[in-house]
Amino acid sequence: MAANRIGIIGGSGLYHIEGFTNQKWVKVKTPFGAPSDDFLTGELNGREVVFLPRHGRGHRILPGELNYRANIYGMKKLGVQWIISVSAVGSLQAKYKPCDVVLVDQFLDRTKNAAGHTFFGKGIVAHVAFADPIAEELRRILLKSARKLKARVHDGGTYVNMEGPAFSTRAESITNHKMGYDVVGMTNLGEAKCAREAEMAYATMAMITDYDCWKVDEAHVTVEMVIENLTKNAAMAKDVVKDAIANIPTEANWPCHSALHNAIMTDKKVWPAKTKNDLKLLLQKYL
Ligand SMILES: CSC[C@H]1O[C@H](OP(=O)(O)O)[C@H](O)[C@@H]1O
Ligand SMILES: Nc1ncnc2[nH]cnc12
Repeated sequence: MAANRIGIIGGSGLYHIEGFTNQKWVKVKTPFGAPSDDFLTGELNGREVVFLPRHGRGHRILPGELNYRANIYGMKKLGVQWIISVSAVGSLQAKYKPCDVVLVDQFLDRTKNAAGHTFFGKGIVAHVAFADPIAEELRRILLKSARKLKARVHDGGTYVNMEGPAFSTRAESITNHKMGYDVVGMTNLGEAKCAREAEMAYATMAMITDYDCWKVDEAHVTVEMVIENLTKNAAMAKDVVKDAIANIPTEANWPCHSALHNAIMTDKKVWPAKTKNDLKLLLQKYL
């Protein structure tokens, strides 16, 4: 099986990427249940890539129902070492306009159920460093491509990860705006946490689709608005991803690729056999 592949996770409005050669939809079984969909493997711009529609083809899965562990485990099983997430987000500041891209570098957790945001538990404890949740090396590669392709791109920002599925109340949105946060979405934090534990580089292309509801002179967010703006901007997002792919190294040797080094607390002697087996793919370097 191919190693050192690049993963692309497409969010709302981005359910496929054109131009893959040698396309094949692959079903992956995981110890953590079913991923959102089959994975589309192929080649793009000279690299082996794997695409997953985050909410499944036909958009069938709520943010709170997403099985981040299975999605990330599936990518890992297919040899992915770098993940680019393309996600629809609301703007929390006037400087981010619909169809802008924010290459975020921080997350703020406003979820209520983070149980699925880790592979660990059931007898094996680990605490990965997450001070810098985005792989800066990957973020810089995306920034360079976005600038080259003349996207309206912003360098850095904080993504507030709310639970959903309802959009924010105006009080929540105004609070997020006044706190100085940058964008709001419902999906990327759990994915980024699982990717870090699985020692994969992860970066988010946050695609602005609306002004949420803090801005009094703009209409509040609707699904129609999100899809309309994401659709307008999808070709640009795909072009940036394609360009960036060629600049990702072929060797996986960034700090996030050894995130579990010094993170596992539990004495190997007491690792339960079933948990060890379920985590074998992640722990193989440390056995
Ligand atoms: C369809 S609007 C809300 C929906 O869009 C975003 O999804 P994704 O991050 O997968 O692009 C947001 O997080 C919500 O899940
Ligand atoms: N305003 C918003 N809030 C949460 N998720 C979103 N995805 C796109 N726009 C959003």
